[in-house]
Amino acid sequence: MALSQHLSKSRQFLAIARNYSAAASLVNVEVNDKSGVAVVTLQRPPVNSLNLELLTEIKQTLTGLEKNKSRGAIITSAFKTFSAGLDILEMYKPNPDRAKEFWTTLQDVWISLYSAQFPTVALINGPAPAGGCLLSLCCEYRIMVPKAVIGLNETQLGIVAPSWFAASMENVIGKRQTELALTTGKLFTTDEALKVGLIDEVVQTKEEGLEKAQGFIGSFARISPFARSLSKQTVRGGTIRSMVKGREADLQLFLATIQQDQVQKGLGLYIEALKKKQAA
Ligand SMILES: CC/C=C\C/C=C\CCC/C=C/CC(=O)SCCNC(=O)CCNC(=O)[C@H](O)C(C)(C)COP(=O)(O)OP(=O)(O)OC[C@H]1O[C@@H](n2cnc3c(N)ncnc32)[C@H](O)[C@@H]1OP(=O)(O)O
Repeated sequence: MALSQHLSKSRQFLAIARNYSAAASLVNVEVNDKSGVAVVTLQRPPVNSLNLELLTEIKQTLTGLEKNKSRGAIITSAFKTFSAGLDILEMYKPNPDRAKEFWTTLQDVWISLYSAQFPTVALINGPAPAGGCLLSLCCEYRIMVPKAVIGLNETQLGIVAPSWFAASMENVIGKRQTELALTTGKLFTTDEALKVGLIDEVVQTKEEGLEKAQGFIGSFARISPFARSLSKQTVRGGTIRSMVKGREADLQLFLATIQQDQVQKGLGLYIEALKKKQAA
C-alpha cells in the first residue's frame, strides 16, 4: 500500500482511537503523520499498574493497529513510571470471575504484542518491574532512560513468574542470565540492563527516545514487510505456540496459586509495604 493511502487509513484509525481514548482514556494513540508509526502511551495513574481495564484497552489498541496494517508501534508511558507491572489488587482477595478475565486478557495482550506483524519498540521512560518488564520484552527493541529499573522481580513478592514470562526474558538475555535474574527477583539498573542485553539503547530523555524508536522502525523501510514479519514469526513461533498450547493450564495454575493463603499473605504484606513507603 502506498504511504499516502496508508497514512489516510492510519488517520482514520487515529480518529477512532481518539474517540475511544476520550471515552476510556487509559491508552492514548497518536499516529505520526510522516512515518505512520503509532505512539501508544499508557496513562493509568499513578504508575500504569496493569489492571483488567488497562489490559483490555491495550488489547483493543493492538487489534486496531494490526487491522490497519500499522507501520510500527512505540509503547511508552505518560508518567515517570513505565509500568508498575500487574495491578496487585487484581490478585489480592480476588473475585474469581474477574481474576479469570484479568489473566486471560493478559495472555491475549502478550500473544498480540509478541506476535505483532508490525515493528514494536518499548520506550521505557521509568521503572518497569515484573509485568512492566514483560510488556517491554514482547517488543523487538527496548530503549530506556537512566536511573530506572527493569526486571522480573516476582520472587521478591513470594510469587513465581510463569513460564512464558521466563521464556520472554530468556529469548532476549539467554538461559543463564534469566535463571540468575528470576531466582533472585533482580531489578536491573539501566546500566546493568544494557550490559546484559535486556535493553538495546540508553537515552537521556523521552524525546530522544522517540527519535531513536522512529529510527529503529525506519530502518525496515527497505525491507519487505512480508519477509520481515515472517522472519519474526520464524524466530518467535515456538515460544508463541507453546504459550497458546498451555494457556488453559496456565490460567488454572494462576487461579489456584493466587488462592493460596501463603500467597495472599505475601501480597497483603507487599501492598502494606508499598503504602508505608509512600507515607514515609
Ligand atoms: C508457575 C506459576 C504460574 C502462575 C503463578 C501465579 C501467579 C504469579 C504470577 C504473578 C505475576 C506477577 C507479575 C507482576 O507484575 S506483580 C507486580 C509487581 N510490581 C512491583 O513489584 C512494583 C511495585 N511498585 C513499585 O515498586 C513502585 O510503585 C514503582 C517503582 C513502580 C513506582 O514508585 P513511585 O515511588 O513512583 O510510586 P509509589 O508511591 O510506590 O506507588 C504509587 C501508588 O501506586 C501503588 N502501586 C504501585 N505499584 C503497584 C502495583 N503493581 N499494583 C497496584 N498498586 C501499585 C502504590 O501502592 C501507591 O498507591 P497509593 O499508596 O497511592 O494508594
